[in-house]
Amino acid sequence: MSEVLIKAKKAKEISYQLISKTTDEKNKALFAIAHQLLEDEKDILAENAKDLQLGMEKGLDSSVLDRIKLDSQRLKTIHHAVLDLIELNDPIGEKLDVIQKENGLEIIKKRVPLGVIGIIYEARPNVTVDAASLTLKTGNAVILRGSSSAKYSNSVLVKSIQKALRTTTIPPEAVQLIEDTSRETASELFVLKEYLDVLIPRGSKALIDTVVANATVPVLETGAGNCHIFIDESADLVMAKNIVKNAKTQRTSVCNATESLLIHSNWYEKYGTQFIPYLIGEGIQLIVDDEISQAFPELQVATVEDWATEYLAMTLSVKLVQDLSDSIEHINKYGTNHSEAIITKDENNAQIFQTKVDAAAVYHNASTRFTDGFEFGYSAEIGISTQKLHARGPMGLEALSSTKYVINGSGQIRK
Ligand SMILES: NC(=O)C1=CN([C@@H]2O[C@H](COP(=O)(O)OP(=O)(O)OC[C@H]3O[C@@H](n4cnc5c(N)ncnc54)[C@H](OP(=O)(O)O)[C@@H]3O)[C@@H](O)[C@H]2O)C=CC1
Ligand SMILES: N[C@@H](CCC(=O)OP(=O)(O)O)C(=O)O
Repeated sequence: MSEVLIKAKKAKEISYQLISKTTDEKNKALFAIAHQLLEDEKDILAENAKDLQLGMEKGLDSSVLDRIKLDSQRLKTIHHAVLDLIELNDPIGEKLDVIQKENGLEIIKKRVPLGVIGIIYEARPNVTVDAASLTLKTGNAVILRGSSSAKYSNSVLVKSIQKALRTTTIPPEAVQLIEDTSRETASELFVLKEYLDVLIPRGSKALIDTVVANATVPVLETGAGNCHIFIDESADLVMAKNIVKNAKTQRTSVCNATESLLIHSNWYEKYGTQFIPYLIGEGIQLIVDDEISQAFPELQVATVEDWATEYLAMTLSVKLVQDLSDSIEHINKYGTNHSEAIITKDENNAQIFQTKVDAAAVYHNASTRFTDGFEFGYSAEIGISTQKLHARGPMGLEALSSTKYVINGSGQIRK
């Protein structure tokens, strides 16, 4: 039997035990995990250094290495994220509806765990702990299949988590890692319908497309982020500078970073000659449309492909649009339904933009970088859903639950 099958079977078995764990038991487990991670800091950082070394040897990009990197401070942030989860309400068992029928039947709609969750995710060790702690708090068992580029970090983190769980009433196999990081193990998860209740692919468009095309397990899609900012005619110059700088440069490798800028042509006429040099001065490589290129011939000219590209780097495509509806049309054509923003003083335009743009998060006068579980108050996220069913946007505790009807009678029969 393969590693994936053995672990998936075990997870299914454990998931039936987790259903009835109390909030107190789950919170004690989270507390134990948070402290064990700090106790194991030396081992964790040593294993993380191996991933970084291998990453450097493989020539991984500096933004990818930065994603993989752990240090004392980052480990403390992870520790605090786990502790924060303790403070959040446990959604499991929550009564969402109570219907009292005339015949005396009481119909209760309750939140329940999903069961076994599989997650295939990028080279980011904090996701290992986020996914483990969110699924644990919601009474789910989890099968983690992280990136080969973070295998040593993920392995030591899961060992630490399981060590902590051994001191609690939660079985350590509630959190299991697939140690074999070959593509075959990911593909094996796609079709384990018998044991997995949900599969969450977290990564590039190529990964999501492969999973959607091949999975028989129900999929909760996350997705790439070709995020836009539209600077409307009435936008404040200082605000536009601050938001675009933050959304593009604060962390370039993340899915909620802005990749494409649309500027109202009237605003550009007024501010273009100072705004474009400002962005260049911030170290951003601009790829611009024909009109901007006439004024700034030193800049690279955009092709249609650029409008659809998620650079994940200090690169930004820039295009002039005639009006609000032009911007909405462009975003709905080239965007990835992740995070989109408008900068405007016109409330009516903001409302039209927020209604018509088809994305998980649509901002007015704020940076796209806020699409994040912690920023939304969920403590962490298991991914950012760009689909519409079950969950959309940063997926926190509620997104990891389903519902069930519990019906109490006293001998009623249907007439
Ligand atoms: N919406 C969201 O919540 C998030 C979206 N993203 C998006 O992810 C992308 C960046 O992450 P990146 O690491 O490049 O993502 P990848 O899709 O390359 O990798 C993600 C994971 O999937 C595995 N994988 C990739 N392709 C396949 C395949 N064909 N079959 C099986 N497994 C596969 C990888 O394994 P291995 O690495 O070992 O090859 C890794 O574990 C960006 O587009 C970003 O926007 C990232 C995080 C969150
Ligand atoms: N939660 C993140 C965004 C999602 C994410 O994990 O993105 P990525 O760095 O592409 O793996 C953040 O803004 O901090």
